[in-house]
Amino acid sequence: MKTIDDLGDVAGLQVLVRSDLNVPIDGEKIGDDGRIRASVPTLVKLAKAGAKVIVTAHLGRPKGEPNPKYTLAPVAKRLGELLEPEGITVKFATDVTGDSAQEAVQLLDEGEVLLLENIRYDAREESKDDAERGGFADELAGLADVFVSDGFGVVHRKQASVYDVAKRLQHAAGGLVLAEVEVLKKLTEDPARPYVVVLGGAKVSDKLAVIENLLAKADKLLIGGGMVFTFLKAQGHEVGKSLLEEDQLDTVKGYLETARSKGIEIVLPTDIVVAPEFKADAPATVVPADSIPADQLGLDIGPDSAKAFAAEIAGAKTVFWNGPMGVFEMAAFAGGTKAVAQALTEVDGLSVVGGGDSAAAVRQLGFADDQFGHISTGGGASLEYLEGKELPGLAVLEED
Ligand SMILES: Nc1ncnc2c1ncn2[C@@H]1O[C@H](COP(=O)(O)OP(=O)(O)OP(=O)(O)O)[C@@H](O)[C@H]1O
Ligand SMILES: O=C(O)[C@H](O)COP(=O)(O)O
Repeated sequence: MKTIDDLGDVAGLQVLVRSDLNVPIDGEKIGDDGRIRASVPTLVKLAKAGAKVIVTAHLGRPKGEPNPKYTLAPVAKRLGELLEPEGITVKFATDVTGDSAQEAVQLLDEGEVLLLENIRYDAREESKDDAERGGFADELAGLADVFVSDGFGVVHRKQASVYDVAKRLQHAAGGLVLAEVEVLKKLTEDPARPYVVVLGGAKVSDKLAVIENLLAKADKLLIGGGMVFTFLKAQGHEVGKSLLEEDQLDTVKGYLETARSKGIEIVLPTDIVVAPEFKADAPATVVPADSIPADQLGLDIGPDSAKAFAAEIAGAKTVFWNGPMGVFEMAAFAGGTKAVAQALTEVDGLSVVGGGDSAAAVRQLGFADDQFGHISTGGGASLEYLEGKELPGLAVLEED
């Protein structure tokens, strides 16, 4: 993969950078700015080299149309605060490739940074149709001279601003992408064993799909978070009002079968913290995992499970963790995530946390980044990398 240095002198060039600035946000309030901070070094490097830096990124899943709930405006503000000490000005365009963006690009000075509005406001970004995505990538490429891919968290997505634009412009991998790949390589090339993978979170269907391949790589898979309930249901238990992917039940039964036949252990929680509502002050109780009442939903793994997971992690030499064990944003449902995070800090070997929300969780719960071997900005991206899959956003960078 070419690096920014391979691009030569970028002074005066319009450099389009794909960053992953998809941070947890509530109204205008950014929860954890880890992904913004992780994007800063590449932007500083380019701006200091005299480039006109145009940043494109997404926030959430606005489904192809403008929606103020998903505006990147608060992110632009935060980025401005982070770049100000470097003497770098951050501007914001209120559309993606339209009049506002084009005008702002024209007005951009060397050493300045322009953030474009949420790339997913345009449905062509995520289109499955190559021509449609290509048309959008043409517009994006029209804004710039060269492309730098630095949004590691999205390199698993075959999307216009990640994949197609790299086909149209001279391109390089940014420092964040290179650093992430270097660490994750250590997990794929001969990891020290036992190798334990802990999975949780809410993007259930995305993550269920990675399990089959992970079963071929890891020695044990610990399952928490929203995924648990599809497993429990697949085992014949009722899960009340919990998050459930009905259409994945057969697939999950298949995973359980494969794990059994390969001698790989899938460890599920034995107790669950439930509440009648998805609310911070809802009365929480602990129930056995095989008897979740019909009027309750599971919002965290229970204390016995947290202890058992921590013990599994303590015995590992390599641990990768993606996805909170529960709704850690609410104190009553943060216990499982906290226990797993604590156990990771004590691993005698390599511990890696992956994912925007997982990273946010460990920081919110009071852990410091340097207590872990590595905190990856990629959730889905790091998981797919570990599966050994070809990631479109990385593969395309290897092309000329
Ligand atoms: N039992 C549960 N029910 C509902 N939501 C849950 C449950 N357990 C965890 N979550 C939610 O999962 C969310 C994080 O899931 P996600 O899969 O997005 O994690 P991630 O991979 O770290 O992040 P990203 O994919 O953004 O990098 C959190 O907001 C948390 O509240
Ligand atoms: O949060 C993430 O994992 C990345 O920003 C990618 O987001 P996506 O899962 O909505 O494509």
